[in-house]
Amino acid sequence: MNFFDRLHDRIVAADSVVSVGLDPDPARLPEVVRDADLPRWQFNRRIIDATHEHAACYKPNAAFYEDPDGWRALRETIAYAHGKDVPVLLDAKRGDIGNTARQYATILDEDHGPAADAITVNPFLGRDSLEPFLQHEEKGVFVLGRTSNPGGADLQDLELASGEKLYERVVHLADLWNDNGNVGLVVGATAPEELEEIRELVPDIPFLVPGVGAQGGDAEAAVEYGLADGVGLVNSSRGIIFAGEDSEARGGSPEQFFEAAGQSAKRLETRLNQFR
Ligand SMILES: O=c1ccn([C@@H]2O[C@H](COP(=O)(O)O)[C@@H](O)[C@H]2O)c(=O)[nH]1
Repeated sequence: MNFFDRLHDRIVAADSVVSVGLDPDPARLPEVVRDADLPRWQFNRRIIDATHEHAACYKPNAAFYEDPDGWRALRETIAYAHGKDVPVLLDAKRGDIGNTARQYATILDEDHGPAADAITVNPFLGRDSLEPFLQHEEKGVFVLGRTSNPGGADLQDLELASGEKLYERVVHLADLWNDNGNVGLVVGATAPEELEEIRELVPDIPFLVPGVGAQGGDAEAAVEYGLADGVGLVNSSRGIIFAGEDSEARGGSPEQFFEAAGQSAKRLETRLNQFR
């Protein structure tokens, strides 16, 4: 089954377009998991327990797992999320020359354990660098379009000789690369005007919209323009998973830490659903 069909089913089942970002910064993990075997996995397990009813998807960022224990934690996390019927989008922003890209894309294969259902990729090296990902027909491939960071404009807003902006060209190419119907776009909620414009350019491609929550992006625009036929994802990472930090600082219990994550996910779900 195609990733976007599966995502559609999950969005309907959970009545949510919330992507919960699993970015377990070791410096911010609560005391209760710090001395555990695989702290990041123990943290994610509790976050998933607290948030899965509100999650259309989990989005671990590979940056938080790129060491031997991290990869184990990631595999455990993917399996656990799947056990709750929630798909997993690995935010890895991959993109390299052909033979290297083919190796990177093996992360989507199930040969060595549970694998993510979708991945983010960087289009800077062009089509051949993304081909090995696109060929995984059943997996979602989210191409960076217009990112949410302040420096996103440095290159992405550059005007080409054709008069197009670079991000517009990327969006056009992503549409061309969508032979298997498995391409999505990453468009930040901090760039609401670009979100609206990109939606006009590609009415049928679902977006992953990061940047609400800690980055202060526009939640209404994220929903209004992020969804294609009701399918798309609005991500918050730190705003959900570390929502319990204040309670921990005030001496709250571990249960309260994770309850706060559940409440934060629910609040975001409710807010986004107002605009769906
Ligand atoms: O344009 C982009 C692309 C990816 N991200 C990633 O999303 C999360 C956002 O985390 P918050 O804590 O909700 O700010 C993180 O993994 C980023 O690397 C993005 O923010 N913007």
